[in-house]
Amino acid sequence: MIAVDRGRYTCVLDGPDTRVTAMRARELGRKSVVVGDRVSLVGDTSGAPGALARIVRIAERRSVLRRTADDDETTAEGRLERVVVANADQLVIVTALADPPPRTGFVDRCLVAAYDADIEPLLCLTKADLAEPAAILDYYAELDLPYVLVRPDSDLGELRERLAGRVSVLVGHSGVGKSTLVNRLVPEADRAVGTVSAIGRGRHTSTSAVALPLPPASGDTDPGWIVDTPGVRSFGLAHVSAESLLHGFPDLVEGTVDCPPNCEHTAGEAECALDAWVAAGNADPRRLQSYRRLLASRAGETE
Ligand SMILES: Nc1nc2c(ncn2[C@@H]2O[C@H](COP(=O)(O)OP(=O)(O)OP(=O)(O)O)[C@@H](O)[C@H]2O)c(=O)[nH]1
Ligand SMILES: [Zn+2]
Repeated sequence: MIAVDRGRYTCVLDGPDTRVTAMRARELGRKSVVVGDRVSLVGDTSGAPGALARIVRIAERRSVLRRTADDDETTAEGRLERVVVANADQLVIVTALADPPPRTGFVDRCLVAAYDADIEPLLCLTKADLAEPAAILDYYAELDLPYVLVRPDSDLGELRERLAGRVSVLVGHSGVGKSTLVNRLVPEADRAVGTVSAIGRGRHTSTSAVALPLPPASGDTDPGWIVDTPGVRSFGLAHVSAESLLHGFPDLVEGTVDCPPNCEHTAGEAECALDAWVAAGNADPRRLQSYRRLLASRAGETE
């Protein structure tokens, strides 16, 4: 399933590129169908105009990228855990090097979400014509975080290579150049660039994810798919346990071996070993700060 709009699901058949519109069959019960799901269809699967098939089964998911929708923390609804994309292989974190400047807090959140979903992260640094990547690369120096640089005139060969044969989810803040990048990768996608106003956003624009097939590459390598996520402006992590949160910070893991049992690693833990570990120069203090900020935001405190 590659897109959903008001209860109508667009599915692509295996083999020939046929697009079929479908609705949920009653037997699915309350199970939700999300972009990336592999589904079984019955009924009219011809793809002809007006034809409507039914989704009767969702295959077991290989990976599940989740977020807690924390756009409204005051209601139970707002803290609902939602599946963003099923069966993704890679999370492409799109960050501009300038205009707007990189927000490592956002990247750190994305990394936690990626490790939690067990999918690989890729840092995609846009606007490399405006600033150097040294500072942000230094911040992630301890992580084996793959990255690509993108500028308006750069050839996207390296990025396409990293996207080939897999399903990659693109996330990024407004203005980082994600739509520009999607349009360059998939010219026929025609995603709106820099036109969405702050007010119009959310209410009138589609906020659900959509999967786009990358254009055929030379040879018969599978070029892969990208999933654009216009509605994902943050990754609420309330559903991630404190232990899993640490997986987003592999550079800090070793520092916790000397912690007392059940240490929560928060700033309030007098005996947390992370402070000494960082003070001894084993990790970047900003990484510990970021980790603790995420711990605190999970606990419901504001960032
Ligand atoms: N200098 C420079 N500008 C860029 C680059 N990529 C995108 N831009 C500009 O940055 C602005 C924002 O680009 P968008 O593609 O709309 O950014 P977005 O991340 O999709 O943001 P929303 O549309 O708000 O979701 C536009 O004016 C682009 O022309 C780049 O590599 N270098
Ligand atoms: Zn600790």
